[in-house]
Amino acid sequence: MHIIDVKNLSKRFGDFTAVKEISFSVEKGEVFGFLGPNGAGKTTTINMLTGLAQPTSGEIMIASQDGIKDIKKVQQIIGIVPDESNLYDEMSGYANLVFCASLYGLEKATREKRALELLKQFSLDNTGDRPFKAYSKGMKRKLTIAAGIIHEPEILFLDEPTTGIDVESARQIRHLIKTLNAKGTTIFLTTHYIEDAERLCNRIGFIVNGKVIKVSKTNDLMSEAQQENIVEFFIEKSESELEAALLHQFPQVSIKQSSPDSIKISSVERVQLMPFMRFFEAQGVVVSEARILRPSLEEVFVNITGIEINKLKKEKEGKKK
Ligand SMILES: Nc1ncnc2c1ncn2[C@@H]1O[C@H](COP(=O)(O)OP(=O)(O)OP(=O)(O)O)[C@@H](O)[C@H]1O
Repeated sequence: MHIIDVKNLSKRFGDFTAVKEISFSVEKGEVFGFLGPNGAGKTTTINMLTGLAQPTSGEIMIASQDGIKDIKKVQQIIGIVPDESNLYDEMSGYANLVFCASLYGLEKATREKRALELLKQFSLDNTGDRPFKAYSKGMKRKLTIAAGIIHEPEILFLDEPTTGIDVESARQIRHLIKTLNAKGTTIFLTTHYIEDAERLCNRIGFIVNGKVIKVSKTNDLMSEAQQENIVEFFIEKSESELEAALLHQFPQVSIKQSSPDSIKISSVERVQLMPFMRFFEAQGVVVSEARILRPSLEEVFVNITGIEINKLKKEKEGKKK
């Protein structure tokens, strides 16, 4: 069942069209990732879906309600976590949460109970009385997520949830996203970290230059990336005679890469390890490790967008500083 349906959605800023007639849907209960390079239109799309920006044209349906005309009703069932926090610097973590809860009309006792629960869940219970401005980047991001779910939304929108924070906070946030999703919250997140998309998302939409160019299940993308089967054997010493003998015995494989102590082979068919182990044994070569290499979603991303992911990360991290 679709919980979000977007049809021909566009956003123009003056002469510039940031989002161009995009269409996609999000299934109830899934984690949907929106991936794309800088300036692709991810934030603009999230802003339109959450009522922070008015679409120029197109349709949005959220939980069977009109996401443009009835956005106020829709906002009661969605949570928003922007990439730059929208919380108050001078207020404490606890006071920020209680304040957000009041915006959603929660009763005083419920607000206070919920704020304390969330501080505990996000491991911020010892720092709840500190002003927000005294929080580290990771703590700020966690509190911003806590504020986004204070009213237990059906759908949570997260814009770059793990960008620019320390490794441990990013790990905790990924865990929180998984826990929330396991309890039934539909998650829509933007990221430029391919690892996050791979670990968290059931489906991924790719947006480039304001256009959604592909939407696929993460598993299907992974099998697409698996155009070849690669196995790496770590051996005592790789020599050209050994490689020639290997190619002679296994004409279906090619040598992808070799170094003094390893050989990486590639095959379009599935590779069985045992015949190779027997081959090396017969050659008197000890194999210390054999590793089947996983395909990388990064390769798919690069193929689809034509953009090197490392370049993206550098640009993004530079921008955040
Ligand atoms: N208020 C605005 N006025 C004019 N142009 C805008 C405005 N907001 C966004 N844009 C432009 O729209 C395009 C899409 O921006 P958007 O912030 O949605 O991209 P993004 O995919 O979220 O990028 P990033 O990963 O860098 O955050 C960019 O070219 C941006 O400069």
